[in-house]
Amino acid sequence: MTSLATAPEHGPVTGGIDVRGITKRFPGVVANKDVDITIRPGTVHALIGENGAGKSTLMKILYGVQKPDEGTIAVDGTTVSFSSPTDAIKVGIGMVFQHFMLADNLTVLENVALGAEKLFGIGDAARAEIVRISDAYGFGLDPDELVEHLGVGQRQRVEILKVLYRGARIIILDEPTAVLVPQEVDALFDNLRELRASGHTILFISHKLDEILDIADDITVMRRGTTVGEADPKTATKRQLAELMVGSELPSPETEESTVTDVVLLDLDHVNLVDARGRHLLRDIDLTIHKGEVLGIAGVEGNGQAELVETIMGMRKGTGTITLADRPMTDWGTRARREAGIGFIPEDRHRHGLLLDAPLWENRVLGHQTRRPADKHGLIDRAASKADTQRIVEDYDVRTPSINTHARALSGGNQQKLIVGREMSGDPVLLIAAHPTRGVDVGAQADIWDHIKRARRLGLGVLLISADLDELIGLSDRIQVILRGEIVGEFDPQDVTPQDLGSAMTGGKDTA
Ligand SMILES: Nc1ncnc2c1ncn2[C@@H]1O[C@H](COP(=O)(O)OP(=O)(O)OP(=O)(O)O)[C@@H](O)[C@H]1O
Repeated sequence: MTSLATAPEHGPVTGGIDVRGITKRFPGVVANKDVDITIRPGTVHALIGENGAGKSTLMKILYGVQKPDEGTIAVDGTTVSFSSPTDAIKVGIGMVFQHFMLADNLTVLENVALGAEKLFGIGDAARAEIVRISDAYGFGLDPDELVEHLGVGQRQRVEILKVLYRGARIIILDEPTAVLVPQEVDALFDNLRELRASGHTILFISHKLDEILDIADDITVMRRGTTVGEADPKTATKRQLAELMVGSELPSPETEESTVTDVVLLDLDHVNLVDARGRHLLRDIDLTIHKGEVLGIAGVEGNGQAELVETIMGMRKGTGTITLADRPMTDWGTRARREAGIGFIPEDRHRHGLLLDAPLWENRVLGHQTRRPADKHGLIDRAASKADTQRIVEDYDVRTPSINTHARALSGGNQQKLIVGREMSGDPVLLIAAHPTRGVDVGAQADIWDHIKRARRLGLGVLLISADLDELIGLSDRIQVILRGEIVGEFDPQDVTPQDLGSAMTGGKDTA
């Protein structure tokens, strides 16, 4: 196989896809219904739509992970049929998933070349090819660097390089900017423009309408499993896109009047966390949240925010003291912390938030089994749990065939809505929200923002961790920046821009 990264700069542009009449059914749901899309070769094509609209299913079909029940796919006019991603790669389709799949303890070269040794081996030829691709598209990657030393933006470039190395001329990206700060988004878009200029076709899913208008040549809107329209990024507005997607106006996280009191709810004093190799994951964290206050934490992914949350939740043990409403909770386990009224929206919903192979109503009980409505004299009250799950499904607009459906069968955004609904239930006093709107559509985002604002009005304290800087600025009363496990700055959301925050988050460098 020739590497299609070597596609001639001025040769015929290839990589067009025609999707016709694609239908994919799951039990109780038609995920894709008679989908037609034309993806022009050499363009950046955005796919947008509300949660559960069928975007991921369509991408998985194009990448050979799912098989359609009906319909055809043609690449450059030739009908294709995929049984696995290997078949998709053979015709030049590669996909970069939202969760990176790199081995931290291996080099860039090893991550890229392992599993594809038959192309360029694992030695100098592979190294040369990586350098060639990296130079051609301005990736700036060193093949011998260990992946654990790379920032999030660089890791993403390794993933893209990996698919280019395998000959992809059509690259599918699933919400590629969700974890990036503004400066990294700019760098990614420069890379994508370079790729487009050399004849690659890019297909990506995003919920961020600004970015779509910035980068896309074509936009397809999906709703309830089918394509409902195209939009022209040259003339469309964000508002029109939001209306096409969710049928309502664009929300914005507007600041509301302060409800901050001087009652301290959560207090961290000199909290340190050190890993097995003696490195500080958290260094001397002093942090206070008052009743009625939203404290925002800004940071590039991997700078200690996950460890901070896990330490507050008792999932990791550091040094220093943690107090909840004047009660020392440093020695409490996770369950005791939850029972004391901490709601927890975890960053990794698959690892900490859900039992994927259990029905929604059991997921409602998860972590809340010792409290109402689940607990009845030490036993699980199934009827009450089910009724409350039904309430969450309605209040939070979780799109599901039923409360008996397994969590795995929900779209990513709908899984998130279920977790947010569960964690906001049961009268929490403190809410730890890590990326609460990640992967949710603009309509659901507005609802979750409303729920957080209401929590604040009711006197809860909220620790909000988010990579969406507009969200942090719009919802927080104060924003602290975390870098390499340390709080390195505090900003007033009233007079800080996403660019200022992005800069503080990367220690003043433009790209991480
Ligand atoms: N493996 C599966 N089993 C059952 N149902 C599924 C499965 N995968 C997806 N679905 C259902 O198909 C529909 C479309 O889901 P899909 O993940 O494609 O939506 P999406 O547009 O990508 O949503 P999101 O923006 O929330 O990621 C949803 O109703 C979902 O519940």
